[in-house]
Amino acid sequence: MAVVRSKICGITRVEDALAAVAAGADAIGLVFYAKSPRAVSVAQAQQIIAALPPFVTTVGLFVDIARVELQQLLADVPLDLLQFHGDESLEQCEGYGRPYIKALRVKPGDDLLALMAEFPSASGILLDTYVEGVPGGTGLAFDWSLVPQDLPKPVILAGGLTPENVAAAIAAVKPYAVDVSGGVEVSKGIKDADKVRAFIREVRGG
Ligand SMILES: O=C(O)c1ccccc1N[C@@H]1O[C@H](COP(=O)(O)O)[C@@H](O)[C@H]1O
Repeated sequence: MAVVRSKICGITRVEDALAAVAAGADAIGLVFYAKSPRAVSVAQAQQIIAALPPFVTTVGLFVDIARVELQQLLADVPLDLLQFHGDESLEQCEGYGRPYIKALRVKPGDDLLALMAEFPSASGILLDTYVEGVPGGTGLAFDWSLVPQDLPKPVILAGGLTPENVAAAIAAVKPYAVDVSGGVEVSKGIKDADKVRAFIREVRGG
C-alpha cells in the first residue's frame, strides 16, 4: 500500500503544530488570508516555524494575495511551499521562484485533467470542494468519484476530511497526500490533538 502523506492546515498555535508533528504530520499549513478565522500574523508564523523540528514542510496558504505583500512575507517567514488557493494564474503562481501547489475547487462537470494542465510547474494539485463565494476551508467534502484515476501530478485531497471519512477518501481517490483543517478542530483555528492523532492513524491504515 502506498504511503499517503498528511498536512494539517490552519495551524495558529505552537502547541497545535507540535502535536501535529508528534502525531506524524508531514506538513503544517499556515493561512495568510485575512478573511479566514485561521489567519496568522507574520509574528505568529515565525514563532510556530521556529518551534518545529527538522523535516516538517511548512506551507503558506494564500488567496489572491497582492504580489508586494507576498514578496515581503517570503522575506520574513521561512516557508517551504506556497499553496495558492484563489484564482491565481500560472504566471502569478510561478512569479516567486518557489515550489508551489495550486488548489482547484471541484464541482460536477469540471475537466480536472484540463484544469491541472494549466499549472504544469506545480509540485502538486490540491483538490478542495467548490462552494460559491468561499475560497476554501468550508468543511465540506465533494464527490470523490469526480476525480479521475492516474492523474499526472501528485494530488493532495482536501475538503471536509475527518478521522471518520479519510480512509474511504483515500480508497476512492488514491491521493499522494491528504489535507485537513476543520475536521480536526475544536473550534476554528484551534486543533484537537486527539482528532489529529485519529486522523493520521486512519491515513496510515488504522
Ligand atoms: O482554512 C481556511 O480558512 C481556508 C481559507 C481560504 C482558503 C482555504 C482555506 N483552507 C484550506 O481548505 C482546505 C479544506 O478545509 P477543510 O478541511 O474542509 O476545513 C484545507 O485543507 C485548507 O488547505
